[in-house]
Amino acid sequence: MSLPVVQPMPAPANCSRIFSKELKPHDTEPASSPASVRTFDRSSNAGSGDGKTTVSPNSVIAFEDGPARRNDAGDFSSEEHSHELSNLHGVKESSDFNDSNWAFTDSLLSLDYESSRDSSAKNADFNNECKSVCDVKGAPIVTLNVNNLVNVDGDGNGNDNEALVEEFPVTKRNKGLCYRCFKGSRFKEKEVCLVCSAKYCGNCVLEAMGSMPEGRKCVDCIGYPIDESKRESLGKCSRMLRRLLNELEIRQIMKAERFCEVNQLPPEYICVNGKPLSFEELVTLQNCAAPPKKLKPGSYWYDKVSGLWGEEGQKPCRIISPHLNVGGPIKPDASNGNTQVYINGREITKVELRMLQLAGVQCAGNPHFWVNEDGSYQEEGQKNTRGNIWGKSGTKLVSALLSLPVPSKCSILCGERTSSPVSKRLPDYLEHGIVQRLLLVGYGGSGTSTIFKQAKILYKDTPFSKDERESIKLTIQTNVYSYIGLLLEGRERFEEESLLNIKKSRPDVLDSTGTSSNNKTIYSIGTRLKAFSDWLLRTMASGKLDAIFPAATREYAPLIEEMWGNAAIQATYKRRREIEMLPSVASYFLERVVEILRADYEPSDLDILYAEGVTSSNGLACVEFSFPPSAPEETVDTMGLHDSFVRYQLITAHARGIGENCKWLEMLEDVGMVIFCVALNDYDQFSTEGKGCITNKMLASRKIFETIVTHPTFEQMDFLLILNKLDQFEEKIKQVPLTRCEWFDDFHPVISRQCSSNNKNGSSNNSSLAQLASHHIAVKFKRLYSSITGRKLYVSLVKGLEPDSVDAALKYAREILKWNQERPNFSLSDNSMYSTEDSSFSFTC
Ligand SMILES: Nc1nc2c(ncn2[C@@H]2O[C@H](COP(=O)(O)OP(=O)(O)OP(=O)(O)O)[C@@H](O)[C@H]2O)c(=O)[nH]1
Ligand SMILES: [Ca+2]
Repeated sequence: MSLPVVQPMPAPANCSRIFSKELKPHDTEPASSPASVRTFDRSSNAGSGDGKTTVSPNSVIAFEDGPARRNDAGDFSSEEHSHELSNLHGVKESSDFNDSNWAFTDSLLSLDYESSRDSSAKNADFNNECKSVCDVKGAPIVTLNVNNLVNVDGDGNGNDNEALVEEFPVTKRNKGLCYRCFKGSRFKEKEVCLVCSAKYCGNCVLEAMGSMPEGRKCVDCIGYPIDESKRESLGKCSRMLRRLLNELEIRQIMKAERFCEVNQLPPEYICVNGKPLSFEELVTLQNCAAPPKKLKPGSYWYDKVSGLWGEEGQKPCRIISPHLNVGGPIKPDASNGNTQVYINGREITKVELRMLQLAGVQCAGNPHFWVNEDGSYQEEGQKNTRGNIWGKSGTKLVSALLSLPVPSKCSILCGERTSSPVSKRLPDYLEHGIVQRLLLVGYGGSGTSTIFKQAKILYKDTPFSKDERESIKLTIQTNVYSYIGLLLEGRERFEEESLLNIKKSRPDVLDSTGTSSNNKTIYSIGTRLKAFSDWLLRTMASGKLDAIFPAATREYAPLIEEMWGNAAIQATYKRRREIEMLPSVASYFLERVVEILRADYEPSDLDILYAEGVTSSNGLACVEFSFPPSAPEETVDTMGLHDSFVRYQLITAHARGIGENCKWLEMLEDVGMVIFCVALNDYDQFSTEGKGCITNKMLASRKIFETIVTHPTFEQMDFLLILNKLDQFEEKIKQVPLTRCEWFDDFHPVISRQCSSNNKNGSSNNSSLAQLASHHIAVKFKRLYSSITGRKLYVSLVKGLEPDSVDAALKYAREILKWNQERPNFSLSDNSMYSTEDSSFSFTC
C-alpha cells in the first residue's frame, strides 16, 4: 500500500486560491484545507465507477497514484506515459504544470472581479482572468485554458493566451468530450460544474472538482456564485457521484452545495412588484408559512392582500402567505390582464375571470374587487362582503383544472402579518401548503378508475354522495344487462356449436346428453326467453342499450330472474371464460343479478369499486383527501404528525385522448407526480386500435407512457409506475409465457428452475415466477424511462381490487413527494432505499 499520493487541493478562501498539484509520495501531513476529507483509492479504480471510496481521518484529499511519476521537466517518460494513460486518465495535465507549486495571487484574481458590479460580468471576468493559469511571476506556464473549455455556449471570449486555444480546439469540446481528459463522447455521463458548466467524465470529476466544499464546482470555480439556471439541481446528486463516493461524502457535499453561503440565491435577483429584494425581504419570503415554490431569479408580482403570486405578466401561479412586507406596491398591469376587472388593484387575466364567473361572482360592469386572503370579497368602496370565492364546493376543482392556484390552510391560517422572518423552517411540502397533486393515468382497462375509486373509499368519510350512488346504481344495472347480453350471445354460439357437433358425429341418433329430437341442446331456451334474448341482442347491436336501460330495468326484472334460473343459461355461465368479451368482474354482479336489478337496490362500496364505467369516461375526475394519521408506532418521526395536514388531489384523466390530443395535459403543469398505471396481465392481450391494426396492449401501454413521459409538461416530474392486476398476472403467468409480448422476449427465467428444485411446493414456485416476471417488466419500464429522462422510475406492484395494496402504493407516492422535497435536509443513508438503481421498487401487495 505504499503508493505515491497526489495532494492536497485546498479550498481557496474568497478569491485567493493556491493550487498545489505537486505529486508527493505518500503525503500524510494535514493540509490547510477546510474542505471535507477523502482518500481516493485509485488502485481500486474509483474513476471507472465501481471503486470504493473511504473517508480518511485527516483533512487531505489524497489520490493514491500508482507508480507513475513525472520527471523533472514535468513530463512523463514514454514508458511511464503509456502506463499512465492506461491507469490514470486525467492526471496527464498535471504533467503540464510546472513542477514547483504554483499559485494565483490575490491581486491577480481580484482585480477585475471586484471592480465589476454586474454579477454576470463578474462571472465572465472570473472566467477570463482567474482561469488563465499563471505562475507566481505572472508568466503563463500552463497549457490548459479552462476558460476556453468552459465557454462552450458562451462568448468564447477567453483568448488571453492564443497558445492555449490551440491546444484544446473548440471542435473537441463540441464533441462532448470531457473537459479534462478530452475523451469520451456526448453520450457518456458527465458531471457539470455549477458555475462554469465545464463537464467532466467519471475519471476526472474528482480531480477537477476536488473536495467540493461548495458542491459540484471546478476547483477554480469555488467561491463563485452558481449559474442560476442550475439552481434546481442544487443538492440533487447525480448517479455518477453516487458511484464514485460513499454516502457520507455525498451527504456532506450535497448539504454544502445547498446551504453554503455563496450558493444562495442573491436577493437582488428576485424582483417583486418591480423592486429588487433586500436580503431581509428574501428571508421573509422564503421563510413564510406558504412561500413561493422553487423560487428562481426573475420578476414577480405579489398581491399582499390576497396572497396571490405570479410571474410578471402572467396569471397567478400560487397563493402565498399574505401581508408579507416584500417588494413594492402592486401595479395594475402586473399580470398583463385585459379584462377590465380588477382584484386588489390588479387587472386580472382572462382565465381568472373565467374562474370567477364559474365561482358565481358577478363580474358585469368592470368591477374592482377587494379580495381577502380567505377568499371573501367586496367591491371597492363598499362595506359589505359580497361572498367568498372559495365558498362554492366546485371552485377549487375548477381552479385546479384551470391551473390557477387554490388557497391552502397554511396560506390562510399561518399568514405572516409581520415582516419578521420565521426562524424555524417548515418542511417544504408544508411550506408550500397548497395541495399536492397526483395525476393518475393509464391505458384503457389498466385499472386507473379502480385505483381512483379505492382512494375515495380509503380516504373519504363519504366516498360517494347520494346523487353519485344513485347514478352509479343505474350504471351498474345497465352493465348487468350488457353482461346478460354477452351471456346470451355466448349461449347462442354454444347452442349452434353443439348442434353442429351432434349433426356431424351422430346425425340421426339421439342421446341423453342434452340433445333431443327437436334440435334441442342443453343450451336451448324456451320461446319467451328466446324472444327476450333476440330483442336484447338487437338492442345491444344497435348501441341503444344505454338509452333503454336502466329505464326498462323494472319491467324486465321478472324475466331476468326467470332467465338466471334457466338451466341453459347456467350451462352457458359455466363456460363464461370462453366468452371473451365478458369481463371477469361480470360474475361478481351476475351472481347477484336478481338483487341488483331490484328497484330498491343500493350499491355497496365494493359494488362501486367493481363497477365499470363509474368514473367519467371523457373528462377529468378529482378527489381531494389527506392521509389519515398513521398508527402511533408508524409515526417514527414528526413528519407523521404533519401528514394529516397535507392535502392531496388525485386527478384521473381518461387515457383515451392522450394519443391524439394532449391539450389537457398542459393544464396539469403543477401536478407533483404522475402515477402511470399498467395492467401486468396485458402482455398477451391485443386490441384493435384505430385503423383496425392489432396491437399488443402492453406495447400500446408503453406508447402512451412514452407520450406522457416526453410531454414537456411533465419534463421534470417524478413518475410512479403502478404495475396493476398482480393477482390476475400471477394466475396468467402459470399458463402463458411472458415472451408472448415481443418486448419481453428476452425473459428467460432460468432461476425459476432452481426455484422449483429448491422448493417443491408448486404455488411458491409460481409466485416466484410471477415475481421474476413482474420484476422483468418493471426493469424494462425503468430502463425505458431512464433512457428518456436520465432519471429513476419508481415502481409499485399493485392489486387494484385490494384496498391495502392501493393504500400502500399511494403512500409510496407520498413518500416520494416528501423525499424529493426533504432530500437536501436529510441524510441519504436514511433514505438509501431510494438511491438504488434497478432494484428499488416496493412490493406493495
Ligand atoms: N383482478 C383484478 N382486476 C382489476 C384490478 N384492477 C382493476 N381491475 C378490473 O379491471 C377492469 C378495468 O379497470 P378500470 O379501473 O375500469 O380500468 P380503467 O383504466 O379505468 O379502464 P377504462 O375505463 O377502460 O379506461 C375493471 O373490471 C376492474 O374491476 C386488479 O388489480 N385485479
Ligand atoms: Ca374504467
